[in-house]
Amino acid sequence: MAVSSDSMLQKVFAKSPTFDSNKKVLGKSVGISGGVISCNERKLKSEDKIAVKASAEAGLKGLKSYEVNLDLGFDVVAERELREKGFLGVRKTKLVCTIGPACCSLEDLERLAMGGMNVARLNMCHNTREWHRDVIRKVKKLNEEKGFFVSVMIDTEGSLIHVVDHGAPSSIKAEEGSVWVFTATKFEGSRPFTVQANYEGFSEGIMVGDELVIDGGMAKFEVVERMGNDLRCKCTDPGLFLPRAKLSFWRDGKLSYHGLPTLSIKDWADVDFGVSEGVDFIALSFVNDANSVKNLKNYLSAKSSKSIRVLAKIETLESLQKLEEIVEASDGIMVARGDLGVEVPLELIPTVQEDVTRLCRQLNKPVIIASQLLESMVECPTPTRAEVADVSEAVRQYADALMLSGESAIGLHGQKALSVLQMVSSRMELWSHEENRQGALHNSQLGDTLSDCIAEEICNCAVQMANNLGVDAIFVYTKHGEMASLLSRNRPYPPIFAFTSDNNARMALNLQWGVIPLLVDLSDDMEANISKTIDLIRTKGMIKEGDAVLLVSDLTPTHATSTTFQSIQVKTIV
Ligand SMILES: Nc1ncnc2c1ncn2[C@@H]1O[C@H](COP(=O)(O)OP(=O)(O)OP(=O)(O)O)[C@@H](O)[C@H]1O
Ligand SMILES: CC(=O)C(=O)O
Repeated sequence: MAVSSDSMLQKVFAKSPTFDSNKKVLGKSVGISGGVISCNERKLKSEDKIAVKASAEAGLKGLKSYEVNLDLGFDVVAERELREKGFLGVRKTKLVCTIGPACCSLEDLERLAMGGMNVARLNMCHNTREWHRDVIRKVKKLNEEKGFFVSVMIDTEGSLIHVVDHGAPSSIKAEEGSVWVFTATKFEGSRPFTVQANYEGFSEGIMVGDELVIDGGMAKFEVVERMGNDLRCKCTDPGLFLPRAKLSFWRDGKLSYHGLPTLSIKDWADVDFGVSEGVDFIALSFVNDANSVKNLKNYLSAKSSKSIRVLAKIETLESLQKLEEIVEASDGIMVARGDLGVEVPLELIPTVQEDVTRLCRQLNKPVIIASQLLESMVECPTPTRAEVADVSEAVRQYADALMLSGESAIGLHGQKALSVLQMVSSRMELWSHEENRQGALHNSQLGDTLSDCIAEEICNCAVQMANNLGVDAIFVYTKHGEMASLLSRNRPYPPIFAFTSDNNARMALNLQWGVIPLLVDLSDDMEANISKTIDLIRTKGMIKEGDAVLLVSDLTPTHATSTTFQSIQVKTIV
């Protein structure tokens, strides 16, 4: 498959069969023109009102005009995409890039931002805090000076047993039958057939006959002798030792646990570093229960005035056993397929991914699918067909975000890999729309209180209404992002413009499917908010006469009761 530009993408779209006449919007067929999905007729009539308070107003004529600051938090990339592809063609799936030596210059980061990177991920396993600080500051500089809107995530190293030295500067082959010593004793330089592990207690409880697995199966050894805390092991399945390869021990088909804490002393120091640098997300590695997530969240709320979102990484068997409580406690989830594959048989990974993704949508938490999406592109300029199928599957499952790892961090073709993710996700989203798959999504009731349930039902109805009416966009006015998130949970056809005065909410919404977050100074006066934001979008040339917009809000004016503004409105622009 060739990696193609946006214009190529348009050609691919243009070749797509137009929608069949079963797919109607307001009784009119929907078609594709020039890569953009469009409605043949979009005038809403007052009789199209739906049960909830819906007002298909004559337009915005007569409303006061407000001074609009055009620089108010409109991401230049979302803006460009909207102009090129129109409302319904805009990509909904968010993209995360791991930043490493191959893409850490200001120019590289700018190219990734231009290419659609929504979140920059920094893996604290690698490199120094100074290096990470420099990258974070460059991302923020680009946001401020060039109008990008890229959130920053740090990913903790987590407590795990890994190789510190294996006798070679890079990878080394373990031959069948070769005997190696595994030790935690620190020594200078390298010793042949000796592997130095990072954790002193790595051999605790390990017995002769146990199996030692490298990186989830890259190579396997049998423990043949204990020598104090060191282990002598014979290679039973030859393979490669990569730098920092992970070690796991198995007995009778079960993994041996070492009871390591989720956050090590170094991780806590990295968390403090993240707080001081004002990161938006912390991805927590090797989460095994909800308590580790809650502890970190409590720590962050005491330590930081900014609300930093905690994403739990699902990468252990234990985390799968306690999945629901972990998802509930977290602000989002990463399906870390790399390490998950160390503990879970590989053939289970696809179904585990789908289950986790579905549960996250049910519980209204964003989910990132990570690792090896386009692994071959670390070296090759084009992906394999299987990789494209894997990416498509994650988009078909409605994951909120896709993540590049080595492809961007150390790969030769990071930007091309990002454009493949862009292209494949846009194509798959279009297919889902053509197949009318959103209609098949069912969400269970989430809210505990009546007011939560009302907000949820309003969002469910609003999305159904937006899809049925074929409106061009959904506008949501939101304090902390909750209502935007509830709308996103329903995976609507039109994009969700989420207007908020809270910059933290805006940065967090960057990870949510289909949401274009915007920072706007909102007031108590809803009509003023509506007028101001429509003016903003119209001045940017993104909305025009005849376009229809559906509006919902979770803002509560001080003089109103909490339900006063729980309504759905539809406006046509005149
Ligand atoms: N900041 C960095 N500095 C140097 N190399 C990096 C950096 N970040 C990533 N890399 C390289 O890119 C590769 C992929 O990175 P990534 O963090 O996605 O995977 P990983 O090291 O396997 O860890 P994890 O399992 O937490 O994802 C790493 O193996 C490492 O070689
Ligand atoms: C991303 C990550 O940590 C993993 O896949 O293991």
